[in-house]
Amino acid sequence: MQHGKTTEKAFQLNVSSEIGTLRRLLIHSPDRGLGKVIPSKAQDWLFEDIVHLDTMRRDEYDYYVKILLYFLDPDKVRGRIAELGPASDRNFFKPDHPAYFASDKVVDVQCLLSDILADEVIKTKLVAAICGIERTSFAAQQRLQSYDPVELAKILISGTLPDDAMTMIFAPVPNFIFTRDIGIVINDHILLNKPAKYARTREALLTQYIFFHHPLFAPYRDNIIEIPDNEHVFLLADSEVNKDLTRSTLEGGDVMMIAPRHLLIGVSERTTLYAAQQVMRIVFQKNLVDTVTVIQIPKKRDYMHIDTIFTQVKRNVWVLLASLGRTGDEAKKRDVIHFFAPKDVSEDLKILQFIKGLEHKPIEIENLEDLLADISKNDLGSTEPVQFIYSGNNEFPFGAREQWTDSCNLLALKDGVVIGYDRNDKTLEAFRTKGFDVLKASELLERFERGESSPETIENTFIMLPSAELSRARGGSHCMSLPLWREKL
Ligand SMILES: NC(=O)NCCC[C@H](N)C(=O)O
Repeated sequence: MQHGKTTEKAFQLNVSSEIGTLRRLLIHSPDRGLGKVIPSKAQDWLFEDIVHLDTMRRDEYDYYVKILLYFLDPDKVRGRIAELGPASDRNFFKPDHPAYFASDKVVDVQCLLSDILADEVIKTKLVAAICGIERTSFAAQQRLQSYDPVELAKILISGTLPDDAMTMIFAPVPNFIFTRDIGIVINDHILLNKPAKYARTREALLTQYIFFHHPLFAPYRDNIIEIPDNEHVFLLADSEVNKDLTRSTLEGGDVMMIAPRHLLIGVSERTTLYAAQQVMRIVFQKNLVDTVTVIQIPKKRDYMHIDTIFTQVKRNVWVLLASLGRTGDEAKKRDVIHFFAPKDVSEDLKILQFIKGLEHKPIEIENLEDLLADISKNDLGSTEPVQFIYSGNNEFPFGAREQWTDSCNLLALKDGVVIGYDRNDKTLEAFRTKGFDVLKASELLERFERGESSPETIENTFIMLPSAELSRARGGSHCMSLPLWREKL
């Protein structure tokens, strides 16, 4: 029997901002594959360290799930918070357990995967495709075919068999917890990812199968956007390939549906200029937006995607890394060495805005703050002054330190209510200074339980998620979410 089988009824798919009240999203709870990351492979697998899986789950990610459920599907958790604490058996949080919360608002990709694997044809095709990219033996492929859909979903994600030896049949995909990067909803369309890094290839394949085969997405099958590679590149020697201009790689952290008719695309370590151009062509052709703004950021591990350097908090409030903005790092500017040292041009951020029909006349925008202020005022109709909160309160060296641990990577649950990591003290201080309540996730859940606050009434709040283990994986709460439906602003 399948547990946590997601309802077969098709559901609404629509995202037209980063801050409209969140109604449905895709997540993936840390699976057993994360516990298999070893020091020598951590960097290849895009982790910064090995993680302690049980702590990551009980003390950190489970709080993320409880907060999401309280906001999106409260009947699942209201009145049960005390029994769902870190000391519980965690069955409520295990997608393959009969006691799983099985929400159709907070949806784990693992459940969707096990649903589609119940179809023998899909199962055979997907197992063969994965065994192809993972170069497994024919015998291993046959063996995989024999597992039931729920177990097979776990194996395909974690790479580990459920035998006594917990045999690894192929590498894990530990970054699958960062569902943001597998796809992005653009109004009622979904743009699929083309990962830049080999470690994330299997995620893209699993996602492709889920979106094309799961009945929930059946009404949107014609709305799935995939971007092709440039065919000429197949004929060029590697030495002749300028990857940025010819290769299509794109990860969801670089795409933000920032306003109903405005899409932001980052060009970064992970997303190429060529991919950005392809997406722009397609979204204009399909009339999904009127404006595409391309933001080129330094190709650096620290920044990875644009959502690691800024996210939106409220219609008129943004959090960002000052060293890539107009304000710059004040402390650094006062330092005499930095003042006279040659400028590092790679640190430059470039912004070009394209308007549908006038693509040949892009507008250059000088800095990030100008772009974000323009979005607040002109796209989102904010009448309040636009405010910027800087990583590390823009104090040297905390801006860079806290950006590294995702101070700028926040998920808005509604306009002005965000969830992010608890470890970025200076950034949190800056939030307090701007008038935000800064609360631990556990404390907020207790307040909800006591009826002192509610997801409907709460305003201007930063919800702190414990993050000692999660931050070693180098992604924050924005990365750990793929919004499928947000209310229109
Ligand atoms: N949108 C994001 O910035 N996602 C974070 C991805 C972290 C993951 N370890 C990676 O390097 O791909």
